Amino acid sequence: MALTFWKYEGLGNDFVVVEADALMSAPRAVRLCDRRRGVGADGVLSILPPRTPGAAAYMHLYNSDGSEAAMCGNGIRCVARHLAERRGLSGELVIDTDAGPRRCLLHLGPGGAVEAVSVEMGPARHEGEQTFEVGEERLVGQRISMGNPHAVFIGPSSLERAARLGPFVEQAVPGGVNAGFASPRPGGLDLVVWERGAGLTDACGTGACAAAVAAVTAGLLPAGEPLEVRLPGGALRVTVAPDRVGVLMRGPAERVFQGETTL
Ligand SMILES: N[C@@H](CCC[C@H](N)C(=O)O)C(=O)O
Repeated sequence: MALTFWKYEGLGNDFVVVEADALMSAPRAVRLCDRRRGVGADGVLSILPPRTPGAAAYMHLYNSDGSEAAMCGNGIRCVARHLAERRGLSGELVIDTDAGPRRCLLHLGPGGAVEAVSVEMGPARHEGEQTFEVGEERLVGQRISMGNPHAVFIGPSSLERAARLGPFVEQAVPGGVNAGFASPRPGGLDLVVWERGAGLTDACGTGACAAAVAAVTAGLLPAGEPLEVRLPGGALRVTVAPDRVGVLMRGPAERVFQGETTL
């Protein structure tokens, strides 16, 4: 049966978005994400009926390999914008996720279009240090959960390093982990993320929040003020609360096209 979908991206982290009453199968999500034979995306976001009173919807994410994740920072901004434009919502809305409900604030531009979305991304959960042996290299990461698992490595951040080390880190943890390579600098940090279930992406919203929490916790960046997290696909603004548990993320979300497929 034909499936209506929308293609969205947040800083180049791209998604097939569908509205449904029931979740599609993981193999179908893999077919949709295929960049040669499908629509092409880092993941599939399904917008389903809400699970808590007052929420606008429940968001589910399949990574491009068909694995599931409880939370997605770039994805939730795309879902918030989609809901706002399709349902004529403005101001604030709550979206249920497998990590719990998340409050989103829509920022409108002069013409009334959604220019950016802020999301209350917390609570961040500090899960301690973990050491990874990759060949001759010994990497010490900060394990932080943003509803989904992250290992943040403070040090050099480059696409080459993330592509070389990321797959080993991802597979060293049962259930997989997202591996963020972060270099703090005045006012923020540079970050490349190797994503669990999707590989190198242009941006990772939960990864940006985890990296900011790790850098603030290490005393390398201040809490309570917006930090600019620069990713290959662009910048997110992340504020870590002084308790290092509350995290606010702000960034764009764009609709690219809409279509129908029988995949
Ligand atoms: N790109 C996302 C995170 C998607 C889920 C992740 N790959 C996982 O498996 O945890 C983001 O913007 O947060």
